[in-house]
Amino acid sequence: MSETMAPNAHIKKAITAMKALGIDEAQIKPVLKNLLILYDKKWDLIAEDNYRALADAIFETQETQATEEKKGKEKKKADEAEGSAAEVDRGKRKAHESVEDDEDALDDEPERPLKRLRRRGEACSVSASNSPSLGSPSLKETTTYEQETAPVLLPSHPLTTENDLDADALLMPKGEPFTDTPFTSTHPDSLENGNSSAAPMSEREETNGRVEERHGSTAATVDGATNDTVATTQEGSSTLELASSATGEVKINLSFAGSSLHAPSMDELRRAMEDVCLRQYKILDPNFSVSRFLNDIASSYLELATKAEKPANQSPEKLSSLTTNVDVLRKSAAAMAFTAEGSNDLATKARNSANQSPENSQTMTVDVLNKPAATTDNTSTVRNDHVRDDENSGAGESTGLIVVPECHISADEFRMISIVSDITLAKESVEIPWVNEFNTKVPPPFRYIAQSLVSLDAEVKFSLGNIKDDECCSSCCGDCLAPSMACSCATALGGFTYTKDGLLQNDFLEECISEARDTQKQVVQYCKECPLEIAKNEETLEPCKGHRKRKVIRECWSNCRCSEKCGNRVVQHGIHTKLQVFFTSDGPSGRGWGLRTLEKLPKGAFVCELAGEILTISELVQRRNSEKLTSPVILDAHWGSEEVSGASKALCLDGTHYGNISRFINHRCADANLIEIPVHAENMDLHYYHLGLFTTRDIEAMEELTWDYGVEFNDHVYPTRPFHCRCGSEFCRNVKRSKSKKSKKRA
Ligand SMILES: C[S@@+](CC[C@H](N)C(=O)[O-])C[C@H]1O[C@@H](n2cnc3c(N)ncnc32)[C@H](O)[C@@H]1O
Repeated sequence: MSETMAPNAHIKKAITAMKALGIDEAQIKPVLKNLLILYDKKWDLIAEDNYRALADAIFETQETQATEEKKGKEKKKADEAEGSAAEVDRGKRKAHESVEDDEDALDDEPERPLKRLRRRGEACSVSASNSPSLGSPSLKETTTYEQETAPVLLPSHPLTTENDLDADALLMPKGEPFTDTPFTSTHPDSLENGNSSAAPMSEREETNGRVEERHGSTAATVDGATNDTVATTQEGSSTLELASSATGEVKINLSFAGSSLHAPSMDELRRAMEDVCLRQYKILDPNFSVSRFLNDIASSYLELATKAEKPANQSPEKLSSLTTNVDVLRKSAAAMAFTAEGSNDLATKARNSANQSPENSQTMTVDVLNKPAATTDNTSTVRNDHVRDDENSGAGESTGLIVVPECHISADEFRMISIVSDITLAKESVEIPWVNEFNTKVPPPFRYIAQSLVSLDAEVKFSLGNIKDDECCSSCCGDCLAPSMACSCATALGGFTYTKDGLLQNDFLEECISEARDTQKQVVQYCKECPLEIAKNEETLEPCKGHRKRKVIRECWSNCRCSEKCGNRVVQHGIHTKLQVFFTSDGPSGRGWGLRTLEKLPKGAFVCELAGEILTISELVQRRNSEKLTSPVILDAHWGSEEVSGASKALCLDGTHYGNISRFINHRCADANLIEIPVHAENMDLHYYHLGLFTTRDIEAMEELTWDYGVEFNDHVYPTRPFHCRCGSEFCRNVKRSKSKKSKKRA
C-alpha cells in the first residue's frame, strides 16, 4: 500500500473523464481498482467509448451502495461473513498480483461494496463482455462470465431486490474461456423440466414475486432465516459457498476453477444426481428433485445454524447421555437404518433417547432385525463398505437419502435407540408413542420411513426426467384455494379438492367412499397383460381380473409456483394428528398391534399416507414366496388405462421392513373409518403415486383407525395372503363367506 504514490497517467485520465461526468473522485477509485483486475490492466479496453465501462460500473456501484445503506444491520453482518470467504479470496490472490501497482495507486480509498464483493468470490457489479480478450465493455448485455461460478436458484422464494442481485453478480476469472451457454441462472422450471438454456435475463424475471436472477447471481429465501453466515468448502480449487442473511436469504455459490467447463443440460444433471443417489446412498426417493435437494441443503444449513445455540441450555446429564447413545449408534449398522434421513435425525433421536428416563422406558426385546429378502451377496458387500464408511466418518456426517444396510443389531443396541414415546424415532413432525396394556410384547422391528422409498436392490428405476411441463400449473401462486388463484391442480376434480381447513371436500369424499363400498359404482379397467398374472410365472397367462379405476387427488407440487402453505398441499406435509400405536387385545378379537387417534378427528381429515418400500410386482412375489409379509398395497389405480402399461413398471408398496405408521393400521371390511385415496404430488408418473388415508366420518378420541385392505378372503387374491378377519364389522366379508360355506355344507 502506498498512500503517497501518485496516480499514474492512466488513472489520472480515467478520473478526469469521470469527473467530467460529475462523478466524485472518491467514488471513482475503488471501482476503477476492480475494473483493473477485471480487465487485466488493459487500459485500452477500459478507456474505450470514453471510459464507458468505468462509468457504468460506478453507477451500478452507487445503486448497490444505496441498497446496502438501507439494509443497515444486514450490512454489518455481511461484513462478518466476509471473513469466512477470505479463504476463497486467497486462491485468487495470485491472479491479482500483476495489477497490484495500479491498485496501490488507488488503495487510499475506504473499502467499498465493490471491493467487498470481489473478495467474497470475485463478485463485481461490472459485467464482462464477449470479446476474445475481455470483449466490448458494453455493460448489462452479457452474462457469460457466469460459468465460473454456477449459482443455483432455489425455487419458491420471495423476490430479492434488483440491487441485491446486482450486488452479487459474479466475475469471470482471467484466462477462463467463455461459452455461449452459461451453466448458471437456473430457473426452477428449467431444473424440473430439463430446460438448460439460459434465457436472456429480461425473459427470466418473474413479476409475481417468485423468481429472479441476474448476472449469474442467485439468491433464495428461506422463511424464518435469522443467520448471516458464510460457509465455504473447497475441493481442489473449486469451492462451494453457502451464505444466509438476517432477512432470510440463502445463497449457494458453486465455483469451478478448472481449465474448461462444459455446461451440462438439466437432464444430464438430473441423471447424474440419480446415479449418485443410487451409487452412494443406495436408495432413491421417487420424489427426488434437484431443486428440492438444493432447497434442503439451504434449509438444513439454517436449521443447524439456529440449533447451534441450543446446547448451552441443555443440562450436562443430557449431553453425556446423548454422547453415549450416539456412540452406540456409531458402532452399529443400525445407525444408518434408524437415521434414515441423515445426521439430523440421528441427533434428534439420540436427544429423545437421552430425555427418556430408564424407569419410564418400555424396551423392545428384539435380537436381530431381518434384512430385506431382496439382498444379494453382491450388494451386501457394497452395503458393508458403505456402513464402514459411515462408521469411520462418525455419526455427525450426513448420509443423505436413506440407505439399506445389512442390519444386525443386538437387543441392547435396539433398546438404546427404541423409545416408547416415539415409534417414528423423530422421523415425523409429531411424536407417535406406543403402548401395550395387555402383555409384555413389543412392536415388531422395522425401519421407520416417513415417505416411500426405493431400495438399491429394487428393480424399480424412476426416471427423474418424466416430469412434463404441461402438467404443472404454471399460473398458480400464493394459495391456490383462494377463488381468484384457483389453479389446475387444485381444481383437477372440477371443484376444489380440499377445504380451507385442509379437509377433503365432502362431495369428493362421498364419491370415493361410495365407489369403494359399492361394486356397482366402480369402473374397472383390464390390462392387456396383467402384471399380477405375469408375476405368477405360470405357463398360461390368465386374463386380467380387472383393477378399479380410482379418483385421484392432484396436489400442487415442486413445479408449481404457489407457496408451501398453499391449501392444495396436504398429504405432502405429513402427519399432524396425535396418534398412538397400541396392542389391540389378548382375546379372540385381538389383531396384534393397531393404531388409534388420541384426539377427535373431523370427517375428511388426512391422517397419514401408506408408505413403504416401493417394489415391482415381481419383487413382491419373490418376497412373498420367501417370507411372511404384512399386507402389501398394489398401486394399480391406473392399470389397464391407455397411458399405463408394462409389467416391469407395475409397482406396489411393502411396509414389512421399511414403513411408516400406517403399517400398524388394521383392516376393517367395508365400513372402515379411513379410506385410501391416490394422491399425485410432485410426480405425474401414473405408475407411482402416494396413497393418503383420510377419515370417512367424524372419529372420537381413542377410536382405533382402520381401512379396508380390499382383500377377498376366499379368493386368495394374488399376491396378498389372507388372514382370518376379526374386524367385527357387520359387513365382514370373511364372516359372511364362512357362514355361507357352512350353510352350503349343511344343505
Ligand atoms: C398392516 S398389518 C397391521 C398391524 C398388525 N396388526 C401388527 O400387529 O403388526 C396387517 C396384519 O395385521 C393383521 N390384521 C389386520 N387386520 C386384521 C383383522 N381385521 N383381523 C385379523 N387380523 C388382522 C393381519 O395379520 C395382517 O396381515
